[in-house]
Amino acid sequence: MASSEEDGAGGGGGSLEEKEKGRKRRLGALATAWLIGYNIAMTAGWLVLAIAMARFYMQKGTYKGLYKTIQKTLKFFQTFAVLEVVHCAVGIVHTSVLVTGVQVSSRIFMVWFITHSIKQIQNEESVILFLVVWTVTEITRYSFYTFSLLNHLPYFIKWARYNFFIILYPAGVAGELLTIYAALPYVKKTGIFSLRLPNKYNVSFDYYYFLIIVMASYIPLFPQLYFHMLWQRRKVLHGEVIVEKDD
Ligand SMILES: CCCCCCCCCCCCC/C=C/C(=O)SCCNC(=O)CCNC(=O)[C@H](O)C(C)(C)COP(=O)(O)OP(=O)(O)OC[C@H]1O[C@@H](n2cnc3c(N)ncnc32)[C@H](O)[C@@H]1OP(=O)(O)O
Repeated sequence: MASSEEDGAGGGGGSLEEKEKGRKRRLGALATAWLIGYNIAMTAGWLVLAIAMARFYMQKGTYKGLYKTIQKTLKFFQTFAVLEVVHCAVGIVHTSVLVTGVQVSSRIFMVWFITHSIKQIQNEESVILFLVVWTVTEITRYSFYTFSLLNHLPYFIKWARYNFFIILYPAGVAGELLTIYAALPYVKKTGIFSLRLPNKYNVSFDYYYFLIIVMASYIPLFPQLYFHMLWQRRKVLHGEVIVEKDD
């Protein structure tokens, strides 16, 4: 998270070192303000999504048609999460670009290249599964960041952030994998996003096999994300490995 570099010497001295410290402090305050705004917006977005899903289900008594109703909000807020990779890359959030990149890109891929593009699968139970899981996860995660930045973090949010994922992560992955699996026959039938030979570029691409590779890539990648979160959990909830923190 962005720090405010509060250890600077006071006074209005004009040495280069002091000016640099002042610059860093201003940047820290600006980054913190941006992150608070970003996290509040994301918490609100996912809360809107949760309310829309609950209302739909209570009014219609079915999940069929739910995706169509909430898709715009989902696409907007999940795509906006690309900024998380930018936050890591520019260093205002001290976390791995790679871990965040894998997490965000797999979500964007699910939203745009699977659920949005292959309409026939939008009413699958697995879509509802990952939608519910993502929504609970993100409300907890973004409210955790917001309250942390405001230095008023209720313990139950901290607890939820570092415990819910134990069940939600595998459940979300199951929802995603089952959704891709359900898409396979349609991808094969329609040839969507595939490039067949002959063509003027002399290149062929088969989206069907690409999806199989994506599904297989969960096997090495998911355990790494899961263990990363278990590691974070030990650090935050049990105070372990704090000495390894950078700075
Ligand atoms: C082209 C196709 C590609 C396809 C690729 C396919 C392969 C995919 C395989 C894997 C698939 C995964 C699918 C995912 C499914 C789901 O999401 S299911 C739902 C359940 N999900 C979760 O529970 C997600 C949990 N995972 C995470 O939260 C991520 O790993 C994370 C988003 C990358 C977060 O990790 P990390 O940032 O390291 O953890 P934190 O402890 O929360 O934060 C560390 C520090 O960073 C600060 N920070 C981070 N973000 C912010 C922010 N927005 N604002 C402010 N601060 C932030 C945080 O406060 C910590 O700071 P310190 O306290 O100073 O340490």
